Amino acid sequence: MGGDFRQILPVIRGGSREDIVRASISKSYLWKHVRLFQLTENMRLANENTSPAEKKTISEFSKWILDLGNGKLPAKAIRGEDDEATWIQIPEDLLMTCEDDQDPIEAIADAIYPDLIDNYNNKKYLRERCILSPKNEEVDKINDIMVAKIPRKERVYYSSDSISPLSMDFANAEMTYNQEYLNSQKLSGVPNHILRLKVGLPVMLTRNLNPSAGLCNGTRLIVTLLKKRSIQATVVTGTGAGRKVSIPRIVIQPTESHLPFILRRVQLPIKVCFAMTINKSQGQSIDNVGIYLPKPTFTHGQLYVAVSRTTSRKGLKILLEKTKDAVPEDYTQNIVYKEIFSNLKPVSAVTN
Ligand SMILES: Nc1ncnc2c1ncn2[C@@H]1O[C@H](COP(=O)(O)OP(=O)(O)OP(=O)(O)O)[C@@H](O)[C@H]1O
Repeated sequence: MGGDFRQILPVIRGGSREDIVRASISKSYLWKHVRLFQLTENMRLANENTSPAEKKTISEFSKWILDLGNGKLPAKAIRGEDDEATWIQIPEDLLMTCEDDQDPIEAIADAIYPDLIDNYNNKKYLRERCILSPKNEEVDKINDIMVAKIPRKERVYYSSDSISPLSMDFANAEMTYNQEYLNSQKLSGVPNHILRLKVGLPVMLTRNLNPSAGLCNGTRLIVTLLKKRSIQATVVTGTGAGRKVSIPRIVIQPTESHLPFILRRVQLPIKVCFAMTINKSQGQSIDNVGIYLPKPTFTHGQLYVAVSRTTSRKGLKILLEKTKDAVPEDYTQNIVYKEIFSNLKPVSAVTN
């Protein structure tokens, strides 16, 4: 097993801090049988051809990221929040500013995707950058704005939605919920009813389609051809990088939802990924990361996951929006459930 308890813990719908911590593997009765080894070097930031000055910058940045993840950076408690001190100051060079008359989304889009019109055909350019934000709502907004900037013909893919016959009280549910209601559902892990695509867009798979061919949940691709019921794309991350693949529409059912029936959606298992949620970015390495925080992150490890996606300090830009008057402009919340670290004693240190 490999893992990092500074990262986002299991997601428990409506769960409290205790529920989330209790659901973690280190709280299992099996944990006492696990021998823990620790990796000591941040390989994502490592670079062979570095000068001593650059090495120093890397090691300081690496320490800042670890201290942030461990909840060890100096933090302030802000009145009105809980007793814990969770607000931290973001170093000036990592902060992005936005003029009063500028739309913050446009500002971060321009900073992370400079000269988009000259570069949207360039796979390397697209692979190397991404905007991260805590919630799907902002992520969808950013992606819509970015897609609109690409001067290519759009093709719209509508999902075909129905109620699974395996639903409890199926007959009743079929009578109660109409097609429009089914189409309007936005569920975690399920693509939306309407998917607007263009050739050249960066997209991410949201399902494990064929892991041995490198087509996993989270794999990023560039769309190369839009067919009536499927698309063709080139893989740009992971073990399948460079491959040309065909992505069909598949049946997707949410593993968990608030609905009183099981939704059955037939749609392409992809999402446009100029921007993605911080949770979805867990596991990705990205050279130019823009973190858009219209509100602070809200759960353990979210800020750490976001800042640790980057491969260099200069590739990280954070845009904060002022949420409360009591909060200085360069502060944001870093939530760390420190109790998660309580039983993590390594047997020895090894290098990666
Ligand atoms: N032994 C190694 N030598 C050199 N580079 C490595 C080594 N291991 C990993 N890397 C590089 O470090 C980066 C991060 O690796 P990887 O994604 O496997 O780490 P991870 O622990 O899964 O990260 P995270 O959990 O934070 O997403 C990648 O760019 C990878 O190529």
